[in-house]
Amino acid sequence: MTSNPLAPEWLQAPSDANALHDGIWSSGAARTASGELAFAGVRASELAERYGTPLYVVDEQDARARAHRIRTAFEAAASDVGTTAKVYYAGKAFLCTEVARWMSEDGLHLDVASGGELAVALAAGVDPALLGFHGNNKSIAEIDRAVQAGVGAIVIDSWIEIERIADAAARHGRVQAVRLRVNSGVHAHTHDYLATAREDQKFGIPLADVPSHVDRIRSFKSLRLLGLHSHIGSQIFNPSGFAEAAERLIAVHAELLDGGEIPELNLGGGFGIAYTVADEVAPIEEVTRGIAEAVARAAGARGIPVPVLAIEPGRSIIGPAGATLYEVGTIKDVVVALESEERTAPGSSSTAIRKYVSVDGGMSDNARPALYEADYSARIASRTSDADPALVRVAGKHCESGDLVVLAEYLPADIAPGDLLAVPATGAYCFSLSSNYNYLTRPPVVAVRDGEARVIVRGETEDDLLARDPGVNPR
Ligand SMILES: Cc1ncc(COP(=O)(O)O)c(C=O)c1O
Ligand SMILES: N[C@@H](CCCC[NH3+])C(=O)O
Repeated sequence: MTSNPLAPEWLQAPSDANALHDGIWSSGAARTASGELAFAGVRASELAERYGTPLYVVDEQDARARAHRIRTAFEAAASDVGTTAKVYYAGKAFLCTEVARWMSEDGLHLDVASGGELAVALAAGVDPALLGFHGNNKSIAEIDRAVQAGVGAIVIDSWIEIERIADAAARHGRVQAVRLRVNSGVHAHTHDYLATAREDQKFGIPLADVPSHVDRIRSFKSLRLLGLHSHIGSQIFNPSGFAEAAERLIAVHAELLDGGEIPELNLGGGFGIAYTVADEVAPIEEVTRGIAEAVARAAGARGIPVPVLAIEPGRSIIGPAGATLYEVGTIKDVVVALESEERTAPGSSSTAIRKYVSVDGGMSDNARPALYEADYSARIASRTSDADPALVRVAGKHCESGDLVVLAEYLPADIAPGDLLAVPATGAYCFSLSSNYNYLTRPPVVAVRDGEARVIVRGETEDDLLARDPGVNPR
């Protein structure tokens, strides 16, 4: 079987288009004896029958194990450089009370980025002292709620916010611990929209302006500076950016120590995961060790103590634990004219076929391909097949030509309407970026564990959508 010239370079026609590649699927995903895909022992067909499709499936043990692994790895790395560590789970990746509890039970802190995420964390019973509160435009009401709840750290992202938080803390008779988000200027190797430390973007305070902001923070009795914060971006594979950010932040941190203590340094999240065979992920132990050692080196060079270290991973904990199940609806072979450089050999065909496989969800349950041209992979979940692999593009059902779920994948050529299709690594930034575009209802999220499935976020119904329309529901 030769590769289709429309396939991206990294995607070769596989010898077995049913195989589950290591590292892309959750640890509990496996084919049953009959060839069907099962998640933590729950068959795809059973999940689809009970809950419908599309369906988000989260492997609980996998998510818990990743949280545990990152926390223990970072703690060990910190201990080896003579300090301690805090790991915040970044709730923006995917949050509900159940997931908040999984993280808390393993001893992780939790990072929230809006009043809504804060409400979920508090409803889950997470100790407010373990919460970090982010956002470049927190409302005064959100700040007030966070301070009143006793949130452990608020991350300041602008000059204006300093006084707002100080006032809220004074009103509630508290001393609020704060971090200052710094734009380190480190250009992370990732999609432009996922890089958060380039100069021309909205997050953080430029390095040169950090001293004036810290002076201002220190001028308020109701604020306590916990430390500097940096988050260079998301889905990053090259760890050198974290080390560079650590070096730049420690340089400022060291200067600021003259004016008072700064106990911590938070280097954010952003660790990349594998969505396709092209993504090579370094073991998290290596990445966290690299971060701790970079901080220790920079601190050592300046003769200052290594601060308490914090990180905020989201995707690397929950992303690989999730998958989305869809049902295939329609299929279309589209003849595509090839550019001359796409032709494989002189005299070869000037066209190629791309099979469009449309499923019953799309950009409303996974906006990432439309937002970032993010690559995903897929497998037929309801069966295996011996048919030759064919290049497919998995499309959604929305009124947008950019509504794509998987840009390119080889699947058995006999893929047919009614097949269940599973897309792995959808645990992060899929549910949390979901929408009701075209008035599709948001799918439920089910957690699977030890052969059992249970709903951890209810799916929406059309009644939920209509309930918001005063023409239908005047109240
Ligand atoms: C401030 C901050 N911390 C943590 C994260 C989590 O990033 P990731 O899910 O890539 O680990 C993000 C998202 O990019 C973020 O903006
Ligand atoms: N939403 C982005 C990452 C999060 C950015 C948050 N700072 C993604 O899906 O990859």
